[in-house]
Amino acid sequence: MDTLLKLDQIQHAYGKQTTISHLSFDLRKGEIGCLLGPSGCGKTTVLRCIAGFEPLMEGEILLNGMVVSRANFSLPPEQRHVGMVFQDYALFPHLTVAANVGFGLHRNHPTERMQRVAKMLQIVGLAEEANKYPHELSGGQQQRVALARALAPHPDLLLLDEPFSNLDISLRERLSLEICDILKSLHITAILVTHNQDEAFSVADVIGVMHQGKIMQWDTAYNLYHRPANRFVANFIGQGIFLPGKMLSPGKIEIELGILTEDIYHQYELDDAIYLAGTEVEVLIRPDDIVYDQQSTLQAMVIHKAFRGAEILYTLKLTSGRTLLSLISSHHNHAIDEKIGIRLEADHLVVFKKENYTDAQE
Ligand SMILES: Nc1ncnc2c1ncn2[C@@H]1O[C@H](COP(=O)(O)OP(=O)(O)OP(=O)(O)O)[C@@H](O)[C@H]1O
Repeated sequence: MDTLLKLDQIQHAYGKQTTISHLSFDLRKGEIGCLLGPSGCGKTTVLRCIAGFEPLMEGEILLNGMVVSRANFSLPPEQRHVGMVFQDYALFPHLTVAANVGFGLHRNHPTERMQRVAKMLQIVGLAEEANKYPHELSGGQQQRVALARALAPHPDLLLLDEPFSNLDISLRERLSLEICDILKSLHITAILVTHNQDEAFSVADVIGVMHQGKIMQWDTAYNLYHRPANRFVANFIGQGIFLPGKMLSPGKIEIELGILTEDIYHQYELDDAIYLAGTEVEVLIRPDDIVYDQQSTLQAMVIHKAFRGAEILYTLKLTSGRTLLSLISSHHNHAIDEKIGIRLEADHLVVFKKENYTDAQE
């Protein structure tokens, strides 16, 4: 697949405050990328740079191999063939649904424009609502009109900034999948900005986890969860806790739950020192790594439980006083203060060197 969008070491600042620093990623044609990160990390600013609303201090943005932004140069937004969908829909209240969708098609012949509008409304399932006004539609319908309007001029790239955040949870899940299907069926290349992991996981082919204006890891959801590149990603994605451990010998780590051998853990901060016996490390334990085992001699006390339907998320206290999370089938309904047998069942644990606490605790 060809690269459609390339961000190469971009730098951006609002006044003296650096907002984006040395940020790079590539997106291929037809891919849906996602920028995921805590509030204020710079996600919207990256979208605005791509759209051409913000100048770069350094680095380059290329669309279809052509530089559209670099220091002292910015191709105007309307010449970039980039569509945008915002959180607040931004529909024109005095125009009908059809007129909203046709708004960006003023250069087209009227017949062609009508056909295109009808096609877009049919794709987003709103053919029947063409003559209504935005206030006569639900939030989900308005967002689909906004999508149809952004797609109508055939953009090369679609940017979606928190498009579902004004919708209630069930609608947001349904609409995000629906919109993902529409984008995939039209082979649209898109970038979605969100701070909602579930949304990123269900929609994106590739996700960039952002922190303080940088991309911490640009990867698939699977790798972000199972192979986080650093502690920030490990903390930010999914749930889990770090248990302290010690290298016994190369390939062997002792933690409170037993001895881990090299076949079940990965160590990412590739540094030879981590192999030395006695090195203190921390091992990321996810809730699905800890299973209930009545026969196990390893015991932990239930100190909190959160019912999740098919499963219960237990917070367990180990003998040392450290806590663990465990996702256990809700058929096993243990009581608070009950001691239960547990076992570590994992095939790819992540290990970090102890002192590497850099910006992990957000
Ligand atoms: N117009 C502006 N002028 C000055 N600073 C700004 C401006 N817009 C954003 N910022 C600052 O730039 C940083 C990045 O903001 P940005 O909106 O890109 O973050 P975000 O990750 O999209 O946040 P959120 O998820 O809350 O929307 C923040 O510290 C923000 O306060």
